[in-house]
Amino acid sequence: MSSESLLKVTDLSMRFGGLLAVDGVALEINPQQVVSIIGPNGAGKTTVFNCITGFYKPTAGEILFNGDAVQGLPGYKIARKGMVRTFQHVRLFKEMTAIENLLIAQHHHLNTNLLSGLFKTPSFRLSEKKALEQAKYWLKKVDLLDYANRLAGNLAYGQQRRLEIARCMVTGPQLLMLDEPAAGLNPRETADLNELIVGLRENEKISVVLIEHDMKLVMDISDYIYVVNQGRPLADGTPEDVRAHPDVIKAYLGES
Ligand SMILES: Nc1ncnc2c1ncn2[C@@H]1O[C@H](COP(=O)(O)OP(=O)(O)OP(=O)(O)O)[C@@H](O)[C@H]1O
Repeated sequence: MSSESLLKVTDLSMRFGGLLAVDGVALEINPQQVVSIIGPNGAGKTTVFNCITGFYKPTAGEILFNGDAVQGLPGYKIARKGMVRTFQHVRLFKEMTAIENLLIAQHHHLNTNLLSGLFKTPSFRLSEKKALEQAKYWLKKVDLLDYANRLAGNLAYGQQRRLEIARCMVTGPQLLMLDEPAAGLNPRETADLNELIVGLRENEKISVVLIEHDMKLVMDISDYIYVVNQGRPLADGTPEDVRAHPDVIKAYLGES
């Protein structure tokens, strides 16, 4: 086993009653890599995400994050270890402002001590100040600084999606997992997303795993791609390898 991998998933399976939704999936993500998981609708991609990020307890398999086994741990514990995610559907606090969403994410993540908050100790004030700086930094990165005080629910859809990424990033993750980040975005917004993800790898030096149906985006930004079909691994490789793989072409053209 490579000791350098950030995330290593082996023989992952997830059964729902009689349905084996994920069957023997393996993934390896290295530091500072953008990796995509692709496959037809219902292939099991989101289920793989849910297992890795602690939303489902996998039926079988090993998930090592920085060498620690995390399979079966609850999501909040996995998030505190530095693996955070977005969902297919926007999940923001819509009645809170953009900046409040980013501040509360840091409180949840740091599990700020209630007493130090009540007494506003110097260390509490310092962490509040840092949280605010961090929130502003990420609002700027996702081009939402001018919307800091706008209710999240009143932002345009593309802005809400960017705010979700910022909400993940304020917690300082090593691995960001994005479930269909380009869904519903227009071409301009998708181009911005492309730039944002590449910037996360180059400037923040984190790894990003995405489930995505937009093949142009996938082929543009991925260092490596895993293809799943009917819950099983179908192929993996560089964008060039995957694009030319006969089984991938078959699966996407719907041939049996
Ligand atoms: N909680 C659940 N209970 C029962 N079956 C489920 C559950 N979640 C997913 N499934 C089933 O598992 C299979 C894989 O679904 P999943 O959502 O992981 O696929 P996907 O590749 O993410 O699809 P899409 O690209 O359409 O989002 C599907 O047949 C789905 O109906």
